[in-house]
Amino acid sequence: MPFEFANEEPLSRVKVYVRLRPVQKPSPMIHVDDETGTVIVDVLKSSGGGPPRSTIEQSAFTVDDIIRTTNQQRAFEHCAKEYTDEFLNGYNATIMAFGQVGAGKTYTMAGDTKIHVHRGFIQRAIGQVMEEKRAHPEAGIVVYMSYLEIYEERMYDLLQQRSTDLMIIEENGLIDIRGLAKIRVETEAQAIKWFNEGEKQRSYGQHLLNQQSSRSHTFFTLYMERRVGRFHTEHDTIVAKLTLVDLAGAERLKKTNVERGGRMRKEACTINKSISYLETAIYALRVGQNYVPFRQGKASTLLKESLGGNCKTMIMICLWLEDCFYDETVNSLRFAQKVKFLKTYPFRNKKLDCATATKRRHLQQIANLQQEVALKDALQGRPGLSFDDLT
Ligand SMILES: Nc1ncnc2c1ncn2[C@@H]1O[C@H](COP(=O)(O)OP(=O)(O)OP(=O)(O)O)[C@@H](O)[C@H]1O
Repeated sequence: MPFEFANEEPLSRVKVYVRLRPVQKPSPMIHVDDETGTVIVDVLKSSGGGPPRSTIEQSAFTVDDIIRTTNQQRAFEHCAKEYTDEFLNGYNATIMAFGQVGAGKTYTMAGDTKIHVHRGFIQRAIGQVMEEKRAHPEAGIVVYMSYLEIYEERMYDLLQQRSTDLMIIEENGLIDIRGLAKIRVETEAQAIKWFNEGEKQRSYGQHLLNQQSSRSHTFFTLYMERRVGRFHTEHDTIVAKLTLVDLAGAERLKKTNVERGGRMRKEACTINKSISYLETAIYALRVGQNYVPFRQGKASTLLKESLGGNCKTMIMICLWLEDCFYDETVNSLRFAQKVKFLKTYPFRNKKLDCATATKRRHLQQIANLQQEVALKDALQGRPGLSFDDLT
């Protein structure tokens, strides 16, 4: 569906929250300051020369806020509701969970599908959107949903019984998935039923750190179209999508103790590789490289818009502060530190007439070609060409 990008919108910063899984024995080397939203980590440094000695230095990681509550409604209202509001207002939004295995990503996004009070951000976002649809019949809100899994770098449609050939396509600069079912939903109950069916199809495994460990990345997306303004012409229609992402956790093979040569070890290696592709892309964005290697992995390709394009994005970093996970905690905090400086360019998406849509498409094609030239220059070690602004 062609739509317009209004260009007076300001930049938006990716917001980063930390959520702490309740722990028995928190690490004495990690200190949490709720007031300032800072996690301080003691780092042992050996000093050179003379008899071996170690000193303790501290690294501080500040995020937008730290969430300790196990109460899902409070966590949703504090961190995710505003992104669902933005979506209903015509902005693309992404809510994403990141962290080591067992840290609470799936608990945050999907929660416990059998216990109503423990339902996650996905079901709560569905509830909020469907309530808006019910409360504003004059807006003619139309909602679709899709549920995608990336397992071993292959994509599966969780809303269809049999797997189909899904393919990532880029059209008008926008990433989409050919073959992915988008199901129209009329009520909250209907949407939750579809979601629960999709959950049953997900790939889970059991290892030392998690009885029910997700072995894949999942992307749950709501699509909305609604009329705004007094006169309901096509120009008054806004469209947006809200994506809730549950990334599989990077894992240390020694700690999960998965069998050498077994299926779970292979899954873990693929997950670790895809997380490292994502980190590489984030690094390139952060330092402003001309070419950002999103396309190395499926998850990073699909997150292109969320991390640097037309989207308002929030990332929940889930931490498990047990002493034995010190290294994993520091890695997750380093990730938080990188993403919190990312900028996105969100626009309120309006449906367009045909001529404007064609002009936009051509401009986008030029921008894509310029990117390809930049990539070729980078690969051949030539200084980059510069281009005038597109008009
Ligand atoms: N904030 C929390 N409050 C209460 N329980 C939690 C919280 N976070 C995690 N848990 C519990 O910890 C366990 C592991 O959580 P979860 O499966 O969500 O981890 P994960 O990060 O998705 O792990 P994986 O990457 O292995 O899938 C679950 O039993 C979950 O209920």
